[in-house]
Amino acid sequence: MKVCVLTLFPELFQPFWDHGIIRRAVQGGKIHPATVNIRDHAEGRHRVTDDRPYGGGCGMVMKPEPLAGAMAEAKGRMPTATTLLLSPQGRRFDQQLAESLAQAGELILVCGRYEGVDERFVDRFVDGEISIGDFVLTGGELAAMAIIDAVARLIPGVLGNEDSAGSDTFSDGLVEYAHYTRPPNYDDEAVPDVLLSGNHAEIERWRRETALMRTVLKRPDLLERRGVSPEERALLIKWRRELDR
Ligand SMILES: NC(=O)c1ccc(NCc2cccc(O)c2)nc1
Repeated sequence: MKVCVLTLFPELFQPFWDHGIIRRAVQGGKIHPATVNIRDHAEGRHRVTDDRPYGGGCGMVMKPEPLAGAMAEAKGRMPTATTLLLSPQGRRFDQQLAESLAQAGELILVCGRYEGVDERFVDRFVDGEISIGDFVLTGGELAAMAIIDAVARLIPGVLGNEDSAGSDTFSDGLVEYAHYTRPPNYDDEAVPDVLLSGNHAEIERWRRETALMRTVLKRPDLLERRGVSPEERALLIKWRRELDR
């Protein structure tokens, strides 16, 4: 996947490309990252990229021309790319959207600063707006990194053992089962016996059941959307009876 980020702070992305799974994905040619510095496309001696809002009000707005110039450079490299603006008004990012973005061959992500970007740029160049949550950041860069990270790990070959993306939290719509590793006894707390039993059918059942229970306890909203199978419903009723006893 080719990903090009339009930003006023390209240097923010170097550490991101240089660490962990992302670094391995870049080295392995699974991700081809690029940044375009919006300021390089600003005219004049001071290379101004923002200005006061028409109609008054506080804060500054990013000017359309430098953004358009940066976009032209990005599109020059990636003519068929999907262009996404990171903004609080955007479509809420989730694992499902990460899955669909992972299918896109080329992505251009636009990181706004200040109060936002001139609407004429959005109308002319932006295919979609994405938000990583209902909060405002000083810039779209951290949102862009979060999205690139979530998408990159879904690209085949990036995670290595393929199935770990499949058994993610939110896969099959439940949160993840509890994880344990050595030592077998920590601070007088043992590991559930079933996990040491080597009985893989029992272990799978225990994992499915604890994922369901943890979803009920931590994220019941996920169940509303997903629904439950007859077997899961029977389990939930059994647990409720045990709780009510
Ligand atoms: N929730 C988010 O994903 C998110 C994204 C960006 C951001 N700040 C930059 C910005 C602010 C306003 C408009 C705009 O186009 C860009 N803040 C939060």
